[in-house]
Amino acid sequence: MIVKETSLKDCYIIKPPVFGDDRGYFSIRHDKNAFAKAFPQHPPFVLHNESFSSYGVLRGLHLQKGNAAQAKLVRCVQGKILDVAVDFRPDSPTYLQHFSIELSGDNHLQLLVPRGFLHGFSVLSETAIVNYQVDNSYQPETEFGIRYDDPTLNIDWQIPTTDIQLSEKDEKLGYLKL
Ligand SMILES: Cc1cn([C@H]2C[C@H](O)[C@@H](COP(=O)(O)OP(=O)(O)O[C@H]3O[C@@H](C)C(=O)[C@@H](O)[C@H]3O)O2)c(=O)[nH]c1=O
Repeated sequence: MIVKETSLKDCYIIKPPVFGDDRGYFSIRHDKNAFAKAFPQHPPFVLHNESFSSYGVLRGLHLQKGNAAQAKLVRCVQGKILDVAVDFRPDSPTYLQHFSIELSGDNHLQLLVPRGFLHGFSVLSETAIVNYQVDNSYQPETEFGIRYDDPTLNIDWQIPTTDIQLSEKDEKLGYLKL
């Protein structure tokens, strides 16, 4: 497992071992021991979530507040997404900065999004299956979000605005109040 820093504090790209041969590939998606060695302070993952979406779907930007905060280890099993993490920790040197990366079934990359970050993704391929482990339980009453097109964050989601499909919930999210 290879760990690479991103432009955001505590947010990392992870490349798991992938062994390709004539049949296809074999990959170690999550190695508890290797992960604990790289991130000794990290709480264990307690939920393993998956979503399926079509081209143009944009989910985000989401977080759970306070003690319910979740770190997320995100990968795209099939298709291609633009995965986006926003540092939403006021005491961080990278507060309100974002990092985006293409995750796909082909590149096998994972993004470790820390607690206290907003997270979202847009689907760039016809369909995409996104799989993510989180280190805290689902607590819907603590959910918080910011609209994907917030002018302060100014994120390029790499799909035309006319193609973007939001959930009713995400449509109603507000902009940053600084
Ligand atoms: C996130 C979540 C949703 N649900 C349910 C609630 C609802 O009926 C249905 C769909 O929920 P949502 O519309 O919130 O799903 P979605 O918009 O896909 O929300 C997800 O977006 C990405 C970007 C994230 O980072 C995730 O943490 C999560 O916030 O699934 C759970 O049961 N457990 C969960 O952990």
